[in-house]
Amino acid sequence: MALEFRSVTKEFTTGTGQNLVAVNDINFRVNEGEFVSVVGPSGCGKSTILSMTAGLYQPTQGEVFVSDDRVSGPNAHVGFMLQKDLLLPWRNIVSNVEFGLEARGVAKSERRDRAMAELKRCHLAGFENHYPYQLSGGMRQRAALARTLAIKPEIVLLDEPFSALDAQTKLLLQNSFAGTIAQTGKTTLLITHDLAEAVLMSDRILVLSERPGTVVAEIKVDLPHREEPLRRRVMPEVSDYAAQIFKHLKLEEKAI
Ligand SMILES: Nc1ncnc2c1ncn2[C@@H]1O[C@H](COP(=O)(O)OP(=O)(O)OP(=O)(O)O)[C@@H](O)[C@H]1O
Repeated sequence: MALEFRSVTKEFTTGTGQNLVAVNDINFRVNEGEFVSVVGPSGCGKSTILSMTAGLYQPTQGEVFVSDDRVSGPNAHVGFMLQKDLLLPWRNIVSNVEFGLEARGVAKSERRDRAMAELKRCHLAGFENHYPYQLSGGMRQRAALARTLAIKPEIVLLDEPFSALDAQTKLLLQNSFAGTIAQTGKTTLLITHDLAEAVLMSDRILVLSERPGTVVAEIKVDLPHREEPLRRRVMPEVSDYAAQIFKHLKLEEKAI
């Protein structure tokens, strides 16, 4: 077992001093090497779930376990990647990838070797001396993935990494990320608003309710080629899975 949420509730105190329950009684497990997506309405607590996995927030009730250890603060098990790449503009790509390793005190020569290996895996060999502004949006996200993988996390957390990209770049990048993640065998949790993306990339999908978010459905995606979403994309079952999620989100009821 790589990740487990046991009866997790998270309450925030808002600016006006009121309590806001972001997620309520969340229970799920993610197995080692599994790719799980989390979908749900805006504000239902998806990012809060990632933040609690990374140890940035503590649950108000319940417990989070990563690799059988209870999460009590930021830890080295988890690598986090956001919608915005957050590459440092004054550093070239290879030293951006090395950044997390510097913070962990990895020796200089090993840092460089690990960064170069991850850049190669993310199809960025030859771009190590470029600066972020010289790369396309998709390439920057691949560099950010390389940086996340360089710290050798046991779990990779992806918070809408494709949502700011145009449709074609998105498809290509989903394919590239899926291939890289399959190659590394990393356990992955992806947050997305894109139902098709969840079906194309995942082994399993957790559907959350409106806030306070709780798991209303777990859908196992029984399709081959998780490592190559472009191949899954043409399978007729994809739209059936998307329709199933759509139903759990009760989107028809909200349509006006
Ligand atoms: N640090 C915080 N303090 C107070 N409230 C917060 C804090 N972080 C999140 N919230 C609130 O908790 C709820 C869940 O937020 P969260 O960002 O996890 O949702 P989300 O599902 O990721 O949203 P979206 O899909 O819009 O990105 C929201 O109502 C948000 O305003």
